[in-house]
Amino acid sequence: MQEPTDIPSFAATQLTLLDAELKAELSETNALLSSHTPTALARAGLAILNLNVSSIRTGLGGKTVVELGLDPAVVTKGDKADIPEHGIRVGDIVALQDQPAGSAKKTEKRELAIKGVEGVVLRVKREAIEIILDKEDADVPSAGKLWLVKLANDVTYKRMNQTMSRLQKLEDREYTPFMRVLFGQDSPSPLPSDLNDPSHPLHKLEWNDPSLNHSQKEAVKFALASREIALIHGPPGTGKTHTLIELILQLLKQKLRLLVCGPSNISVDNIVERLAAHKVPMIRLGHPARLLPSVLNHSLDVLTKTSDAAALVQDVRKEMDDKQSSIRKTRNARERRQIYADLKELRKEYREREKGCVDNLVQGSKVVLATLHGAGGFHVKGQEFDVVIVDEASQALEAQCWVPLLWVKASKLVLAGDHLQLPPTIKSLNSKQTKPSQKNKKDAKVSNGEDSRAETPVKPAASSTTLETTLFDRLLALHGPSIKRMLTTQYRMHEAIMRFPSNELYESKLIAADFVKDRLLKDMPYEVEDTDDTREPIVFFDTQGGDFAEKTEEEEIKKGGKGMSLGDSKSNEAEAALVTMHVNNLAKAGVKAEDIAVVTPYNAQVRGTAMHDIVFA
Ligand SMILES: Nc1ncnc2c1ncn2[C@@H]1O[C@H](COP(=O)(O)OP(=O)(O)OP(=O)(O)O)[C@@H](O)[C@H]1O
Repeated sequence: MQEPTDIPSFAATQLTLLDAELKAELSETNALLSSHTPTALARAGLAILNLNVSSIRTGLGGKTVVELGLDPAVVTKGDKADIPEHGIRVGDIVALQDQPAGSAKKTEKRELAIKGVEGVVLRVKREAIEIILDKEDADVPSAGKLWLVKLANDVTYKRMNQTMSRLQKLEDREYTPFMRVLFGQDSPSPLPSDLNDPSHPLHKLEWNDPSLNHSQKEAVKFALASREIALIHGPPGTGKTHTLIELILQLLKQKLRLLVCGPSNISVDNIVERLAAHKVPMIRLGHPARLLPSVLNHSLDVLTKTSDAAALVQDVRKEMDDKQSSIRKTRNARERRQIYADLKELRKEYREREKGCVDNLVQGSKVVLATLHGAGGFHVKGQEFDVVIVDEASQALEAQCWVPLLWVKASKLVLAGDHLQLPPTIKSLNSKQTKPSQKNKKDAKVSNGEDSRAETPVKPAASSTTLETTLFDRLLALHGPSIKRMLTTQYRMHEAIMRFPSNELYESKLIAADFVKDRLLKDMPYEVEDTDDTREPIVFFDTQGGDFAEKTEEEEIKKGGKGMSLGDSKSNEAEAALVTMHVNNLAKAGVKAEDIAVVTPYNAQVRGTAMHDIVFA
């Protein structure tokens, strides 16, 4: 086991690593923006051209929301005004700016790429896109054609940075006993000595879900009995989230207050949906635009509108909307200035009323759910929680996990994850250990987005300080396996598919649940022929030695093809054809389209494969 960690130097190292990571991300985006024209960026899905402002209104927090649609001049009469295909998604940070004329010089176009009003994408529809502007008094370009370009997202870095800076500055006397355990300065409290006694109350729990398997029940009991930390190790499909739901219900029975987080919105929404089935009253923090429609009823935003105090907030909102539309009608500079001043006052008023309403709701809630990033927002800052629970914890940077841990008052942490799967994606090379597999590569480079996961990841040793060392890893290295319980029955894979990961990664501990262990395509509940392809749970195609040349997407674009990444995403035409043949064989045997998934780590390969024809009966 490892030596205790010195907290200020830990925070200082994190700050350096985060800084390098942000720089890597920014320089990647800036390089893209400065070396491509708006048209090339649009073709790559990173920009949208030929937009007009169709409306401006006031959104959550009194911020300005701009709706954009396609400029009527570029829509052929009779056609639908759908925005052409693009890769800009809700939550992306974008700049909105005047579109350079087609005749503008290339350099002029490039300069424009870094100016403009910045905002966050709120909603993406076929014929419109909505942006929330960052600056309250931003002057939206209102006439002429506009274009929108995706920028690097530094918001999450700012919050991690603030968190690590605060951690670095804390004085020794400010460390809570809980924090000392998280840094190995103290050991976790031992489990109650009578825990093995069959009469211990934990062995008489009333299970909400009696179908939980033995390892899941053990994990719940362990997490309930642990005083400071409990790690739930869930290999794929072993019911990690399923187990967390039971744990949350049990903790609520004990009248404890919980903060439940995950690294992504979808990881949090997944829990909200499952808790909702148990009718648990809860509050989901986070921007409604980023939440699944099914969880909106639990979102703070919706609850704020439906509660009693909501009417007061709505009054001010209406007044602000009226002011906003009057700005667009006046060309007089002095009048505009006055309207901006009025808006500023109204915004202040709006925020105060909204805060009152929100505080009541959040403080009264026994379960608050948010992304790790969202848990650092003002809604929960300083509030007390008995337990912080983090799902998908191995997908989060450690600095991200410290957002809830440092800004709320908590004394117990439950992490659920699988430290043996891929760590979070890192772009800065200097924050990684040299990957053995990269030493032999002539042109090793880190590609962007999803594709970087295609590179063979090598787990860094937990003792080393890299961004990829997660909190889960570090705690295990500090305190050893006694702080962890592993879920061992998986409900997803045929035994033959499971065997390799189980042997290689999970010490052969995985067990396939009865209803999946010998499940084959030929035994689907509908008619599927018994063929070579439907009889085997796992089939390998050896493509080595054949004519299976790879090409990059850039080469495709140069040849006039359509790409979506401007990067070095790779594709292999012959492999795509092989996959298509296999899928066609399955389809011929009667397997339905919704039961087939084609998975590849490269964006370009996804698109390449999708262009092939597959015939279903
Ligand atoms: N005790 C159980 N009995 C039957 N089915 C179960 C049990 N526990 C989990 N499952 C099923 O196993 C599947 C995986 O569960 P869940 O999504 O909770 O797992 P996970 O470990 O969080 O998954 P992931 O691998 O995506 O992280 C689900 O379909 C769930 O219904």
